[in-house]
Parts: sequence; C-alpha cells; structure tokens
Amino acid sequence: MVASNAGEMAVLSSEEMVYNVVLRQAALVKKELKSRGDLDVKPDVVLPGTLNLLSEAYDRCGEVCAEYAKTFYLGTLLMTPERRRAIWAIYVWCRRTDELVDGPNASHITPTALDRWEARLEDLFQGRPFDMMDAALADTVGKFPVDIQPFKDMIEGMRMDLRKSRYQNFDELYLYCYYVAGTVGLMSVPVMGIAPESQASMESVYNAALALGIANQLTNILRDVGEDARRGRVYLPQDELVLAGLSDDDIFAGKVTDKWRSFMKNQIKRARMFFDEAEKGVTELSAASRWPVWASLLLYRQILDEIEANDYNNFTKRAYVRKTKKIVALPVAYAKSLISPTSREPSLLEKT
Ligand SMILES: CC(C)=CCC/C(C)=C/CC/C(C)=C/CC/C(C)=C/COP(=O)(O)OP(=O)(O)O
Repeated sequence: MVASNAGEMAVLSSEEMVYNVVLRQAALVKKELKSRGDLDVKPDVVLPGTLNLLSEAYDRCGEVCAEYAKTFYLGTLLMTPERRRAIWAIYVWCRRTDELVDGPNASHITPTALDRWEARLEDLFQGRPFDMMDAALADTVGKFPVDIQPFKDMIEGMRMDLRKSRYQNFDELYLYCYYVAGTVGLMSVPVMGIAPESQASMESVYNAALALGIANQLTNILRDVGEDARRGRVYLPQDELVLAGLSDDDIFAGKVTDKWRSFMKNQIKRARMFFDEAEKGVTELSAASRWPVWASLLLYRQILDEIEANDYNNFTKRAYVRKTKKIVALPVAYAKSLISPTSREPSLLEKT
C-alpha cells in the first residue's frame, strides 16, 4: 500500500510492486555506471592469504552448480571467467535458499530459520560472510552492481510457500513467481552484463529478465500440476479455475476433460506471452551471455509444447523435452545470439 496524493491509501498490484524492484535494480546499475564510467569488473582487493580461499570458494560453487544443474553449468562456461563464477555464487545461494523449504530438512524449517538466513544475507552484503559459499557471494556483490532486494524477496517467496498452498488469482500467483524465479532474472543481469552498444533502457532489459523468470516458473507450475497436487498444493489461480467450471477436487481427481484442456490452453497462452516479453531483452545482453540465455529460453518454452503434445495430461505425465530436440535448439540459440543490438535491422538471421 502507498499513500496517494490525496492522502488515501492505494493498493498496488503485484506487478506494480515488482516493477519498483526493477526500477531500484536499474537505478543501482546506472549509478555504478556513472561513478565508474563502465561496468568492467572491479579488481580483486585481497588480503594476503585470502585469494586462494576465495578462488576455492568459487570453485566449490562451480562444482555444486555442475552437480545439480549440468546444462545450466555448461551454459555458464560460455561466459567470461569473472562472470561465470559470479553466476555460480548466485546459483548456490538460490539453491541453498530453496533447500531450506524443499530439501531434506524442510519439515523442520520455521519462519525463524528464514529470518536467520535473511540476517546472514544482510551480513554478507555488508562484507561479513558466514561461510565459504557466502564469501564467494559477498565478493560477487562487491564487484557487480547487484541489489539486495531480489535476494530478500526470494526468502519472502520461501515464507509464502510455508504459509500458503492456494492462490486466489493471477495477481497472487504472479507475486509468488516473482519471489521464487523473477528474482533470479534480476540477480543475473548485473552479472551477465548489457551489450555496450545497446540502446534499450536499463528498465526494459530488467523487465525482460523478470519476464523470463516468471515464464519459467509458470511453465514449471503447469508441468508439475499432478506432482504438486499430490503434496496438497495448487499453484493455479482459483478464480480462473472457477470460471472454467473446475475446482481443486478436479485437480486431485486428475482427469483430463474438455474443461481442463480449455483451462490449460489459456494458462499456456499466458506463459508464452511472458516468454515473448523476455525475448525482447535477450538481444540486449552482452554477447557472451546471449547464447546460454537463448538456449535456456528455447528449451524451457518447449516444455509448453510437450504439455500440448501430451494432450494436457499434466496429472500423470511429466512433460519433458527429448535430447534430440534439445540438441537442435543449441544451434538455433547460437544463431539468435549472433544478433547484436546494433545488427537488429539488417540481420538476415532474423528473416530465416
Ligand atoms: C532475458 C534477459 C534479459 C535476461 C535473462 C535473465 C535470466 C537468467 C532469467 C532466468 C531466471 C531463472 C533461471 C529463473 C528460475 C526459474 C525456474 C523455474 C527454475 C526451475 O528450477 P528447477 O525446479 O530446478 O527446474 P527443473 O525442475 O526444470 O530442473
């Protein structure tokens, strides 16, 4: 809620609230640009004896990333070494955050544990890391203009997941998707970098990054409807279910009916709109970051096609993209990544 001019309280939609974070992150990058004239990575400031520890911490983050997210890890290898290890450090922090509510100890997790995790986050942003992995992230946020808000918001997403298993409307679901996935987009762009020749506004690139996170999460939700229902969770807008003549019981029953197909068609359409929004920003990223981002966008979007190919049975069939299709997507992503912000108009690639 914010106070409007007339003094009364106006309720902000989730989208408006999230856009404020986009503005905050974009402003931080602009400030950094102004004070340094460029966005090259700051040099290492090291105390004697700590350089090895830090590079070991980053290596460990790389190992974790390689172990849990192989394809994503391969994508990071295309980036410059500085950027790559920073992305690993961010990935590891997100994974640890997620594990607090999804990992083996998840049943013992309390809101207090999340408060402690947040206090640790604030410490590391102030240069007081708690452990090695935190030290890697502390170094990253010291070198790249990464705002703390998306990190805090991801923790908020975990709190939301603890207390909520239904979403009344898309506004509520949008906020959840921002917390758990849109935040990742906002954290990544300051590290991936924007092409120096880009004419796009900082805000529009961050908006596209946010859209990719939302699109990925919506896709994830649509793929995992059955699996989530078995855990008593329904990450679908309740009001839209009602409008389609459906209820939670239909989801728990898991029968593909015409009502379900038609409901799913609309949900898929919306997820695709977020992917379309995201596409507008990928070309603006620095050259080395474009290929992995295109690849992940194309691969994740194909999951939606697979849900359709499964005749919308996301109750008992898990939609996945076959290896051959994945391999085909790589050169397509590569071709798209060759389009730079300045080569937009005359590009032959875009016409093919
Ligand atoms: C588009 C522009 C300008 C920049 C890109 C900015 C980025 C990197 C956005 C991507 C954000 C992202 C990767 C969000 C996470 C989304 C998500 C649903 C991840 C799924 O994680 P898992 O649950 O491990 O997935 P699987 O179950 O599919 O393995």
